[in-house]
Order: sequence, then structure tokens, then C-alpha cells
Amino acid sequence: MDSVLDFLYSVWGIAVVVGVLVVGLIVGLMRPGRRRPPAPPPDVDVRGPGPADTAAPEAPPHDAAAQPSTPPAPTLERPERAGRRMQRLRARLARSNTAFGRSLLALLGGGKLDEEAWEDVEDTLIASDLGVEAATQLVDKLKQRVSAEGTTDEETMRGWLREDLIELIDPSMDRRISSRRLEDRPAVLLVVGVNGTGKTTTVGKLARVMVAEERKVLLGAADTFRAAAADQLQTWGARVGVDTIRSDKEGADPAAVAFDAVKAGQESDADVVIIDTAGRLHNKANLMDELGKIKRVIEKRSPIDEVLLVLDATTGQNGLKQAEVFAQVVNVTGIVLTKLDGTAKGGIVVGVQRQLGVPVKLVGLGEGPDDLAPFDPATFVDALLD
Ligand SMILES: Nc1nc2c(ncn2[C@@H]2O[C@H](COP(=O)(O)OP(=O)(O)OP(=O)(O)O)[C@@H](O)[C@H]2O)c(=O)[nH]1
Repeated sequence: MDSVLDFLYSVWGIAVVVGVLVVGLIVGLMRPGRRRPPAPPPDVDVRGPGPADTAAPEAPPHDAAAQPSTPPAPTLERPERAGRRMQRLRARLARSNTAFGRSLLALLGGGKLDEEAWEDVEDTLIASDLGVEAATQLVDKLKQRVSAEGTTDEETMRGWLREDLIELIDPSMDRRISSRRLEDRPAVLLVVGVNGTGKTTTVGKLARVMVAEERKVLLGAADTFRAAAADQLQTWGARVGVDTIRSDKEGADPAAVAFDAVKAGQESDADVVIIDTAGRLHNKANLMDELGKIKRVIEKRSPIDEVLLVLDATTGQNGLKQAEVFAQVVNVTGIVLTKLDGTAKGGIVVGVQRQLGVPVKLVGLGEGPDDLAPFDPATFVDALLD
């Protein structure tokens, strides 16, 4: 009997406890301060942080790891390889020289070639900056051919003119530019010229040509005269992943910067070090002495393999005078003729080579980064006579 009563008491006790718990739970849930928090937003926000997100709780660690810690590096440009450049730029050269080619061929193919007509041909050649001696030589040769063959047919004349012009430009000259390591050291190139001819631009463009040929290039900003020149050069280099050695001190000794650049090139196993120098007037003795010093100081550390003289093709005969003075101070090994896109006087190529006995190695045909081409005599003459 007692056990039955015990059982009834237990059931009643459990029922009372369960009832109290259920009532308590319902009351608790109905209180305003105890509502369940809303569901959290999705944990990936493709919009990125906005002003409203600044007070948001810290993102969990795995979110932080998904964010890049540094901004992505700028994409390096891929410069055009040297081989195709002259062909691409041929049309530009032809456009600026149409007057020269057309008038010459009109004169030659105009039927009767009397003395007066030959004189006109010679004048046209001289006006294109070919030089008097070369113009006379060319006319004499053409005259002989006409009298021997007895023809003045335009296509035949064009062929002869082409041959003779190519011969005057001398395709046998070595136009290669040192850009390979020599005897376990980098090749050293020095770039010189008067103000504004396009030296810095040429160094920048040349670095691109060499990067396209997979050379390891280092630039030296020895133009310490113009504050912006080093920045300009550094920008050119950075576009193709090339470093620039420079001084942050305005007016620093350019010879010291050139020396440091060559040293850095040797220590970093570069293939080639290209040194930009300040523009200087060929008739300013102190500036030409400074150039001589740059050369001597570099040579304490390494031989100089190439001295490129940058000439502005639009300055014509005046450029030839500059060239002579530079050649006396530094041993010029190659000419870069810039701004050929802006002159109808393509004959300057012949003029400058004959005067200096130094080959034109590169031509600048525009302001674009890949508008510098290795000079090729046949393509050049074809463009002149287009
Ligand atoms: N059209 C054309 N412009 C060129 C060419 N090469 C260079 N230039 C322009 O010529 C101007 C002078 O070029 P820079 O490279 O600054 O000349 P620089 O010789 O270094 O000048 P300095 O250091 O002051 O002597 C710039 O506006 C170039 O864009 C070219 O082949 N064609």
C-alpha cells in the first residue's frame, strides 16, 4: 500500500516540476529584452568595406587572410622585339619623305635629262641633307648609267637610284649594338648629345629593345643637371622592370653616378649598363670637359663598349658640326638619329655617316615607347623612294 502511495506522490511531483518549467519558459520568451538575435548576414561581402562597415565587428581570422596585404604590383609592359620595328615604322618614314622621293623620281623619269634636269636632281639630293659630295657622286653615277644603257624609264631609274643610295649608306658597316656580357662583365653604353635631341627618351626606348631581347639591363642617370631627368629615366625603366642608379642630390657629380651605375651593373651581373648624360652644347668647353671626365672615370672601372651620339635629324647640317666636336671628346661608335619622322631630309643619314665615318645604328621615328628601330639601309631607302 505504501509503495502505491509513494508512486502516486512521485508522479504528482514530476508533473508539478514540469508544469512550473513550461510556464517559466513561456513567460521568459514573451519578455522583450530576451528576443533571439536576428540571423547574421552572409560572411562574404563582395562590395568591399563601405562607410557603414567600419563599426562592424572584426572579421574572423580566415576572412583577414583572404584579403591581399599589399596592392598588386603594376603590370610590366612587353616591349616589341627589334626585328619587326623598322618594317612597322617604314610607313611613317615614307610619309615624312614623300616630297623627296616623288620629286626625285619625277625629275629622273621626266623624259629628257639635260644638264638643267641633272642639276635639279643634284639640288634635290643636297636639299635632303645628303651632302654635296655624296649628291655629286650619285648624279655622276646615274648619268653614266643613263648614257651607257640609253634609258630613262622610271622603274629602271628607281632601281638604279635605290642601288646607289644603299651603296652610299654602306650596308657593310657593323650596326650591332653591344648588349651582351663581355669577358664576364656587363657591356657599358654611354649616351651623349646636345640638349633636347632625345637622349633620355632614347635610353628608355633602348632599354625596352634590350628587355625584349631578354637582356638584364641597368640604367645610370648621369644627367644630374636637369632634376626631372632621373625621374624621367626611372619611369622608363620601371615600365619594363629595369632599375636605375641615380643620385638624389641635385647637381651631383655625373661622373660619380656613372661610376656607381657601372659598379652596380657588375655586382648584379647585368648584361648591359646604359648611361644617360646631360645635354651639352658642343661649343661649351667646360661641359665638353665634364663629358671627358665622365668617360675617364667610367674607364677606371670598365672599358666603354659603345658611345652613342644622339642627333636630332631635324637640325640638319648643324647636327653634323655637333657630331664632329663630340667625336673629338669621346670615341663615338654609333649614331642615333631621332625625330626622322619629323623631317623630309632623310639624306642626313648618309651625310652624318660620311662625315664621321661612324654608322647610324638606331633611328627614332616617333614619341611612342617602341618607336626606335635598329637602322636597316635597304628598308630605309625603300621608304625614301616609296
Ligand atoms: N617625334 C619624335 N620625337 C622624339 C623622338 N625622340 C625623342 N623625341 C622627343 O624629343 C623631346 C626631347 O626628348 P628628351 O629625351 O627629353 O631629350 P634629351 O636629349 O634627354 O634632353 P636634355 O636632357 O634636356 O638634353 C621629347 O619630347 C621626346 O618625346 C623621335 O624619334 N621622334
